[in-house]
Amino acid sequence: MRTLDELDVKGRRVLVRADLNVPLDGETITDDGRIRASVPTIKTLVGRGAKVVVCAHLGRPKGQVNPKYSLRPVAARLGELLGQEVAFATDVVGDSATSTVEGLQDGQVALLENLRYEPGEESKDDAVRGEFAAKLAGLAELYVGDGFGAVHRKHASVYDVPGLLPHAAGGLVVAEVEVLRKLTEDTERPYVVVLGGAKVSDKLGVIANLLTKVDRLLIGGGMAYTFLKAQGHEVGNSLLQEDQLDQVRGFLQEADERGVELVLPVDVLAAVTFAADAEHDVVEATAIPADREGLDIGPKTRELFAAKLADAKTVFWNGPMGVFEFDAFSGGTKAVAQALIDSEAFTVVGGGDSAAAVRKLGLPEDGFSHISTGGGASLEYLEGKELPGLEALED
Ligand SMILES: Nc1ncnc2c1ncn2[C@@H]1O[C@H](COP(=O)(O)OP(=O)(O)OP(=O)(O)O)[C@@H](O)[C@H]1O
Ligand SMILES: O=C(O)[C@H](O)COP(=O)(O)O
Repeated sequence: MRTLDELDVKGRRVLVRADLNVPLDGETITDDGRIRASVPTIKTLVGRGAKVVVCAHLGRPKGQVNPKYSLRPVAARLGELLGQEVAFATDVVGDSATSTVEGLQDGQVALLENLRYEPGEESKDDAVRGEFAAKLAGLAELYVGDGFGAVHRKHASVYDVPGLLPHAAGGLVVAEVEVLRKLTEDTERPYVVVLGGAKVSDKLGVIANLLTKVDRLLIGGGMAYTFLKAQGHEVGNSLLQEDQLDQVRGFLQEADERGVELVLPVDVLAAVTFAADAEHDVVEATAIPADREGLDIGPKTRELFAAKLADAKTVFWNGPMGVFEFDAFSGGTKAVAQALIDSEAFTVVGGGDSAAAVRKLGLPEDGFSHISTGGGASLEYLEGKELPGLEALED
């Protein structure tokens, strides 16, 4: 991949694809880690006299304008972190974007509105995506791919635009790839992967491949219930990917055949509803009442997972063990994070919410070997898959 140093950016409009997909509570950013991670590349471009046009997505508005997913609060925070104003375009490739970009002087920065307001961004139809990509590319002269958390998405801003403009990889992408490569080459064993979170259907897909690489797979968070159900247990109202039960049964069997230890929760915090103050009890994972939902792993599981991590030499963790945003259901995530901190292994945490959880729970970030901005992206990298956003940056 060409790096920033190989692009002559002075006086030129540079489109930077960043991952600014941060958690919001209304308009308040609850964790700005991904914005902070994007700052060095933007600062470098500013320092070299580029006109910097940042583009990014927030959440999943599915091709529709939805104020709930506006990047406006992110523009304000980015401005604070950069120490300079960030002009905000209220659309992606419309009049506001055009005039905002035209108004940029050398060393100034603009942020476009949420890319995913445009149906062309995520379209599976190459022509539709290509049409949108051409409009986006038309705003700039050069392209920098720096949104590591989104490089696994074959989206217009990630995959198609770099094909239309001279391009380079930003510093964040280069740094992330360098660390993750260590996990794929001469991995020290035991190699343990911990999976949780809520993007169950997305991330179940990576398991087939991980089973060929890891020694142990610990499954918690919203991911665990599809496994428990596949084993024939009641999971009540817990997060469930009903249509992938057969696939998961296949994983259970394959893990067995390959001698991979697949470790599931043995107890969970089962709540009456999805709320911060929800009434809840610790129940056996095999006996979740039909009217309850599992919102965290239970105390016995925390001990079990910590024991399974104790002798690891390499650990990758993606996805919180529970709804850590609610204090009552953050204990499992904290226990797993602490087990990684206590371990002598090479430990990598990946994912927007996983990294946010580490910070929210007041854990030391330097207790991990690396905190990656990518969740799904890191997992797919570890699978050894060719990632569209990295492929597009290759010369
Ligand atoms: N048992 C559960 N039920 C419902 N939601 C859960 C449960 N456990 C965890 N979650 C939720 O999972 C979310 C995070 O999942 P996600 O898969 O998005 O992780 P991530 O670290 O952000 O990775 P990525 O970067 O790929 O998005 C959190 O908001 C958390 O509340
Ligand atoms: O949060 C993430 O993992 C990235 O920003 C990608 O978001 P997505 O899973 O909605 O594509």
